[in-house]
Amino acid sequence: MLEEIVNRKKTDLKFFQMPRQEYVPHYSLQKSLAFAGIHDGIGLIAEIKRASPSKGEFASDLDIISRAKAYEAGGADAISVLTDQPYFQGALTDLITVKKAVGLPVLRKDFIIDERQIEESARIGADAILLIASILEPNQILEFSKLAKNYGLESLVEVHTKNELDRLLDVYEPPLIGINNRNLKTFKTDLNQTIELFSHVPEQSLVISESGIHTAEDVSTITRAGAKAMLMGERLVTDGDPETVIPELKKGAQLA
Ligand SMILES: O=C(O)c1ccccc1NCC(=O)[C@H](O)[C@H](O)COP(=O)(O)O
Repeated sequence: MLEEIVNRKKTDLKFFQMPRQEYVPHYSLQKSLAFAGIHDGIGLIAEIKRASPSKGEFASDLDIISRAKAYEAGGADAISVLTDQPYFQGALTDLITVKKAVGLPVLRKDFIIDERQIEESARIGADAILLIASILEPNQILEFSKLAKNYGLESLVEVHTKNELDRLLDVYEPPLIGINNRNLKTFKTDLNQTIELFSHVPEQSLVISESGIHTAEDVSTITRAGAKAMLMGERLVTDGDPETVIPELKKGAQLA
């Protein structure tokens, strides 16, 4: 699936057009999550996600402005916006819309494989980008992170296996490391991934546990493992009242 997504991305990049610059205020993802880690025990990146390869469509009629505002009101510390169209029904304009609706850092969640997508992310107003270790070489991650920094963007580097983490750390110790609990071959999520990989992450990196987090108990599990932040998509996007549920989920960190 990942290979299919990346091949499609390469094809789409043949028709690439640089968007115009949006002028928006910027916020640091790292600072926001670190502050929440101290204040609430866990930081939350709440995701805008309409569909996924694993679940198909589950929120195609999502009102992204009211959802993003509800995330903010509920106590999310950042918002992730999936901008991939073919597999997630996202769009660059979703990120622009969300960024203008809230006063939080916004992560562009996409499959970044080309330097032009980094300038594109900066132009649409993202505060941070996702770099996925399973589709990029460690040196590329280092170069893309430097380029992102030049554009004023932070990078969240995502790993799923110990091998990906080891190869990455040989060349670069990212300040923000995402441990993806989802196996992108089987789509199965397992929070043990966070538990197993956490001890191999450098102390100074802030760990974000991603995917498959649904309950306060799950939040307690990943907090106990050492994660200082979490990224939640489906659970929040399908909830009728994220404003109420976010504080309840965050309380899981206090049970750890
Ligand atoms: O969500 C998927 O099915 C998926 C499949 C292939 C590549 C990426 C995928 N998801 C992107 C994400 O990183 C998740 O949206 C994010 O971690 C939130 O996950 P969840 O809370 O389980 O919706």
